[in-house]
Amino acid sequence: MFLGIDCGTQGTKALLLDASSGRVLGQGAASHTLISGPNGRREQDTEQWTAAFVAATAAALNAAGVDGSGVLGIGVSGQQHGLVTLDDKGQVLRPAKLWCDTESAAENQRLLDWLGGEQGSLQRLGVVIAPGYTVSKLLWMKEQHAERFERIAHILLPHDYLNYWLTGRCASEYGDAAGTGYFNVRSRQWDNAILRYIDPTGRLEAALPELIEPHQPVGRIRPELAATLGLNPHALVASGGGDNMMGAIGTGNISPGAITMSLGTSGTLYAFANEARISPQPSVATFCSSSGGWLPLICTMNLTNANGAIRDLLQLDLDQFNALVAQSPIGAEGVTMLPFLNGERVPALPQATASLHGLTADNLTRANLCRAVVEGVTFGLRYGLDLLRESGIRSERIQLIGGGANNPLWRQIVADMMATPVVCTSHSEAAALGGAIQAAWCHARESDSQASLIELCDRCVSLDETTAVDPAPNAVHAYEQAYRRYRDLVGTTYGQRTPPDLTTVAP
Ligand SMILES: Nc1ncnc2c1ncn2[C@@H]1O[C@H](COP(=O)(O)OP(=O)(O)O)[C@@H](O)[C@H]1O
Ligand SMILES: O=C(CO)[C@@H](O)[C@H](O)COP(=O)(O)O
Repeated sequence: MFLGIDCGTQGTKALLLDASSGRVLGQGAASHTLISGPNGRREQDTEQWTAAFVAATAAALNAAGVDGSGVLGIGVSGQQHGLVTLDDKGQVLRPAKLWCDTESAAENQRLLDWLGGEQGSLQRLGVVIAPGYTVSKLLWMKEQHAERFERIAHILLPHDYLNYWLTGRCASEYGDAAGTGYFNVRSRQWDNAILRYIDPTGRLEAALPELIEPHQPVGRIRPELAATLGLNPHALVASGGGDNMMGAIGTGNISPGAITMSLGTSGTLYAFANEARISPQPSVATFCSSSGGWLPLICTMNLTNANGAIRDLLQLDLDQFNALVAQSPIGAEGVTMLPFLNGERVPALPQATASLHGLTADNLTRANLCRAVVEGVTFGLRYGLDLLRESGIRSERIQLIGGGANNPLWRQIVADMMATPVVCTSHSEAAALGGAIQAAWCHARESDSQASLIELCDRCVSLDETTAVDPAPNAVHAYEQAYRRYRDLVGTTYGQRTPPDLTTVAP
């Protein structure tokens, strides 16, 4: 039995997997809250993650009706890019600054200028550093919290921090490291020069965790924590990874050909690659996968959070919101929302604010507002899909995961808007499942078993064909019109380069 944990933005999910049958035995969840502040600040207390880890694990064990003594391994997936800093006693120095924090956008621009702009960043690191990546948070912390910055002894990502909490060891693997902005995705090594630019003393590079392979364990669970969690004190802790890398494993996206789309707090789209073929598109991040390859990815910063903002404004629960979306026709009777409440990464508009367009006395209805936000956030993913397709990535079907994948109407919207068939995997909590599968892989290698990651994915991941939807030609056409409106508005409102019109390119 293996435990997969996914520490997402809105909550932690836990899943127990019987890796010999591929059966999920039980799941649990516990929520997190955000610390929001001026200028795009989005932070979280790390205690929330550990408390949610404990609660979600207890709920999963309870749902499975088992005790945890049979858990042989744990794999932790975490929201990418967040900065966790520890002092030399292992104490957290300040709240974690998250992937969706745009407060350090100006610092990111300064670092990008130092790298020689987008081209310089691509050449040096293999990715264009974006607001939200870890590196600019370090420069921000140096300037805003100098005293705490001086005390940094360890720099960790969210899942690295949870692995440290579990084992006492600081380590990182390539997939999550690829999103830091101080890592070279081609050579899979830390890039110390950019850290020296931030702090010439060399303290930052000394604070980096050791890099390990995705199949290597970080260690074993600390005995006192095993007792608290009710888990086997000999359980291995696998390398874990960023939530998208773990989502790739949990959807079996470990060889070229598939595209996974996640409808979580963020929207992401990614496809496995055997080689580091760096896309010339600055918004396509050629991250490493946590299965030995690479994972070209696009990420939008506004997705279910933007839906949630409109829901809260209109005081609706999720079912009422979804019912109103269904009442409004495609195109929301001309209402378009550019939903950039958090600024945005794709399209690259870190400082943008959200806006509503096309309102008239006739179309200003609750239903149209609900439809407009869902369409607006999904258009961002369409924009990203065009960028991935332009980079040569093709897929005949999109595998949909994340909380939003539970919604049949949204599944149809995705299929129609992307003009591509959509299917969910059997477990929408694919990142937690990926963590459990990776733990089984790690355990198999440690115990000299021959089980490969491919075999494990074949056994544990399946498509839920009852969720499969094909694009409907009339709807595809109607969304195409609405998408053109969105693209034009992005261009006119923000002066943004829009991606080439790829409507004639086959999926
Ligand atoms: N049926 C549904 N329709 C629309 N949104 C949904 C549905 N079920 C869950 N969600 C949304 O999914 C989000 C949580 O997704 P999740 O992938 O767990 O996010 P994260 O990993 O970022 O914490 C919540 O905002 C929730 O409202
Ligand atoms: O920044 C990215 C990807 O680059 C995000 O995808 C985060 O990894 C957060 O994920 P969720 O909380 O939405 O799962």
